[in-house]
Amino acid sequence: MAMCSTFCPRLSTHLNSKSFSLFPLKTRFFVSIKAFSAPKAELCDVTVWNRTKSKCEPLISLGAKYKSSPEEVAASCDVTFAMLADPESAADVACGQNGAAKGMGPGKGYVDVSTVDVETSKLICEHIRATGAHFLEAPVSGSKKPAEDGQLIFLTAGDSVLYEKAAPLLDIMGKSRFYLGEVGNGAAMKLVVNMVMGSMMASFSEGIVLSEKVGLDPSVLVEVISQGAISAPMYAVKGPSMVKSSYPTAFPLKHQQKDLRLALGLAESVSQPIPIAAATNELYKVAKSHGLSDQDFSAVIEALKVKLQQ
Ligand SMILES: NC(=O)C1=CN([C@@H]2O[C@H](COP(=O)(O)OP(=O)(O)OC[C@H]3O[C@@H](n4cnc5c(N)ncnc54)[C@H](OP(=O)(O)O)[C@@H]3O)[C@@H](O)[C@H]2O)C=CC1
Ligand SMILES: O=CCCC(=O)O
Repeated sequence: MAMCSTFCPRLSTHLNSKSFSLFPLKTRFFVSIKAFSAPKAELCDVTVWNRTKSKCEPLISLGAKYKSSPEEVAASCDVTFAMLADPESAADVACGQNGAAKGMGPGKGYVDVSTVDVETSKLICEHIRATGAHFLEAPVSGSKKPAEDGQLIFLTAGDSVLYEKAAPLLDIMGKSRFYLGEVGNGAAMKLVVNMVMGSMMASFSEGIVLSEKVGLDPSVLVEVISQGAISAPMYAVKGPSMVKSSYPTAFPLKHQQKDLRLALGLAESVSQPIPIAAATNELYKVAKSHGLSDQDFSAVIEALKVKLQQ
């Protein structure tokens, strides 16, 4: 989804007091009811667009405006946030026909929070800057719940002017923000983080499956891990449902595999071996081939349960 927002200057104090909240994740933007029911919330001016318009309806019913193309939203907004599935869609929405770049110009800013590779981010940056506008890449760590709670971690890089301008908005959606310098550094940081995350999840999955195979209670394994040095919020949150073979989608498996693929490309670009990530990527590919793309990435455990052909 691409999300575009215009904020009139007098809104800034209300933004700072967090009377406005907006979360661009999971194919929809969550503009909290608190935001629109809060005093002076009418000062907010938010415009949205999504390829599948029906997903904008909840926001439109809360008062957001709708435009029928990325170009139109960018033309009518000061700052445009975009969150798209992958490099192809991020580039298309920014640079394609009726793309956001067509509506950009001096004084405007484009903040892309999609997880993409360095090259794609640089390409989008080039198109946006060519219009005289500013560009910031700002991929996020944190999934559906942190997004809803305004607890995302922004990994930004690009035009510092836009970083400063967007900071009050990032602070509403997130709990922290890093400014990493040149465009590409945010994308690279995000891919490294998600490479580690994907491998951790794969290893955790192996542990659950193996414990069960040798007659242990995997729920006890989850509890043991939660108390030790390798405890992680991700294991504590996902473990209990994984044991029950339930994978409610927060972060789609297809995107985890996409991020591993992009991390492998990043490593290739500097001749860095990442054998664990490479093996992990294969496991996610197997999971995808079993129709698990749209389930949560913790469903990768199912790839370990697949019986080999005799
Ligand atoms: N979910 C998560 O927990 C997190 C996701 N991310 C990253 O954020 C991005 C979005 O993730 P998420 O919301 O989960 O992904 P989804 O797959 O749920 O949503 C993808 C969005 O991209 C749009 N889209 C896909 N292809 C195109 C296209 N060709 N043209 C226009 N729009 C397109 C979809 O539109 P439509 O509705 O029409 O299909 C949808 O709005 C990804 O890069 C992901 O890696 C980062 C951190 C956490
Ligand atoms: O890219 C998705 C990240 C999910 C998370 O950080 O929990």
